[in-house]
Amino acid sequence: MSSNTILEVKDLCKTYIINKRQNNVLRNVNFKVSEGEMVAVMGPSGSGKSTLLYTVSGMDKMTAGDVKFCGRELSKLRENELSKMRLDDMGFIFQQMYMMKNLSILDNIILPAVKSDKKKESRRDTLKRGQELMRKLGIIEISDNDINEVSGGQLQRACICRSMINEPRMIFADEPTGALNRTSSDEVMDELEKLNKEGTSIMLVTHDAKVAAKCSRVLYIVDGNINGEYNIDKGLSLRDRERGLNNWLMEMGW
Ligand SMILES: Nc1ncnc2c1ncn2[C@@H]1O[C@H](COP(=O)(O)OP(=O)(O)OP(=O)(O)O)[C@@H](O)[C@H]1O
Repeated sequence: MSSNTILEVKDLCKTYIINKRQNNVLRNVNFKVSEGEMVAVMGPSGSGKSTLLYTVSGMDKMTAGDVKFCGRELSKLRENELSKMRLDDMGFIFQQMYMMKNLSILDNIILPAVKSDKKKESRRDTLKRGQELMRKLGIIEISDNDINEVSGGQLQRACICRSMINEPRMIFADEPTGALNRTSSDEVMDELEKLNKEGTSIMLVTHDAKVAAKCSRVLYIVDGNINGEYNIDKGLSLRDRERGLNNWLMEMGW
């Protein structure tokens, strides 16, 4: 494994069995993500994008294959080691936002830090870091709100703050802009791009070519296999990146 590979996936398979019927959702998936990359996963509905994200991030068990994150093979980790890795080194932005209803937005954001012993700090310092992140994402005014007292875009930005609180090496995001209008979507992507520029690796699932055009590479998955990948030339204008990506997606049968 080269020194700058953060995620290495080899022959990954995931099979669900429902009513004794096998559904081979991921079939021998192979790819690598280098440290500092921002990779989009695209493909038709039901092709296995979310399953891929869940499996490589250790949220869901693989059926076969190897997944190495930061040089450690997930299948060899004990449950508590895997939980610690997820808490300390990975950030998650998932569609079902898993925010706690009885906590304020700020308390939700700092929850992963409260659970982790990565940073030895006082609750006051944790709160301060949470507030700094909220300020950075432009949502400090909703610190004390309940999760049902904010807009979709604000909630999504709160999720980004929460995914960042333990300063993870990589963020996994499932349709981070899926429920947002174009303006909020652009704002959320701006924030993810900023985090990526600061060094956080990102892997996100999206149906939106405008979102994917802001990444460095796109993996295209069909029927549980990666059918192709497209490197995005960051030297081009966003418009030209989108145009190039759309042409490629059409070739892939998008
Ligand atoms: N927990 C589960 N149990 C059983 N089958 C599942 C489970 N999760 C996903 N599947 C099946 O796996 C297949 C791939 O689903 P997945 O959600 O990964 O696709 P997707 O590409 O993310 O789709 P979409 O773009 O519609 O979100 C589908 O056939 C789905 O029914």
